Amino acid sequence: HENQDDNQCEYSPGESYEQLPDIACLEISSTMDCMAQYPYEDYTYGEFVIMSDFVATEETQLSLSCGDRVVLLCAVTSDWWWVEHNGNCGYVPASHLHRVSDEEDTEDDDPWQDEEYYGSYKTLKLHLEMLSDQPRTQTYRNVILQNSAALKGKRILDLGCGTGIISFFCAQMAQPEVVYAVEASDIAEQTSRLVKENAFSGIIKVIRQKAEDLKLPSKVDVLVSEWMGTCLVFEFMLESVLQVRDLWLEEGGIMWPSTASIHMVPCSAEKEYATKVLFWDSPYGLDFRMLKPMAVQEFLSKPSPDYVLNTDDCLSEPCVLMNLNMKTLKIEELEKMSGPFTFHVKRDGMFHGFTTWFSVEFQNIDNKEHVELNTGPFNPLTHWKHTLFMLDEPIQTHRGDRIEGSVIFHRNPFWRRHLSVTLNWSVTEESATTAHSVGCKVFPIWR
Ligand SMILES: NC(=[NH2+])NCCC[C@H]1O[C@@H](n2cnc3c(N)ncnc32)[C@H](O)[C@@H]1O
Repeated sequence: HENQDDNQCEYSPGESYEQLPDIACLEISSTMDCMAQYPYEDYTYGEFVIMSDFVATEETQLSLSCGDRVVLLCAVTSDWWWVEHNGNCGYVPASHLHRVSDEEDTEDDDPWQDEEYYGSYKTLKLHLEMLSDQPRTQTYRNVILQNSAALKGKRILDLGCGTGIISFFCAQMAQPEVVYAVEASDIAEQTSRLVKENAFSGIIKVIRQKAEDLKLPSKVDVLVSEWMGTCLVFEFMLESVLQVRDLWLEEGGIMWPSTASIHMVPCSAEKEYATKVLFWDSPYGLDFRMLKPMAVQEFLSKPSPDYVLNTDDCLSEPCVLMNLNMKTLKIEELEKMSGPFTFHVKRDGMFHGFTTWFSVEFQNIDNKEHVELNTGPFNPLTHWKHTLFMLDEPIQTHRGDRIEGSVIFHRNPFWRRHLSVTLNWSVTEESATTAHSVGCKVFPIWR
């Protein structure tokens, strides 16, 4: 593997590659010899899953795709392991492998992390946060109120009802035939008690079940849900909503929310950058600048989901990156969603990054004025706050500059509630024809 430096392979583990033995002739049956020969004692051998694509750069390596399952034959070194996949053997980087634990379906290899996910909703913490969010909860209340006449005699499905607040609004302010309040977490036990306590047993049917497994006596006329997460789609509860739409919503039925949009704006974030990165210039008069790259890696690799953007920090008007129509959106479209952007800088300022937020609209059944919930900086703050994506290096920008590029949401092919956000940007001065800054950065949310 000569001139290693020139064609630096995709993956450069701690130990260089050429020392690795070529055990391509190794038959799977002689794994025991291998274990005897290279006893990497820390590892029990077994099934592993590939966490991110690996492209082989050597004939004794094995190209694999995220989600592929392999058998570990020999942990030759701490960096390179000899594995078998569909009858082929080869080296893959150990860091790409995640052990599949033997006890069935434990949370650390469940792509949906159901145990952790539904576990987080069985206590009141998150439900208190959501119910305390006035703009969020009042919006759903207004939607029910404004459509109360049209809801008379209707069958409503509240997907992921939590404490049942939306179902209570329906029973309290309208006369639906039935409201199916579906909730998979343990909180459903309390929801059933609340329904009895508030004398709505005749209308609200609490069903403690994952919506995907739902069996209803008939289709429904309205599918209402509060499924939105960080960057709108994180948690991907939206997949459940679309599955239930396709299975249980009447043709011409109502989806609430009806549409969803993702918004973005370039912004300054002086304080954020100063406290996390510039801090290391001279804490207590000492020169800690060598730690700045570590700080950028540690604090700026992921977005900040609880950022509150001050409108004064906007460098331009915001734009809408993506519009999703809940009646037509297909589940497979969630794998990769992208939107271009062009911002015209309206004042001189430091460009530290981008802030995103979402809005959802609720169509009026009688085609009157729709209702909107906008979680952006020009609207009342919600528990979602805003999401800040910081560049490694801020860029000085001036009035008249153009910031162009695109955002790509890639759903994680293995951890199905997670995604990565790829930001491509260029900054071009008003009079120039070529950009003076160009960049690209990938942010995991959260794996
Ligand atoms: N806006 C959000 N990010 N989360 C708020 C709604 C989430 C609520 O829906 C429940 N939930 C989520 N997915 C499902 C599902 N597929 N089936 C049933 N309940 C669900 C979950 O247990 C929680 O109580």
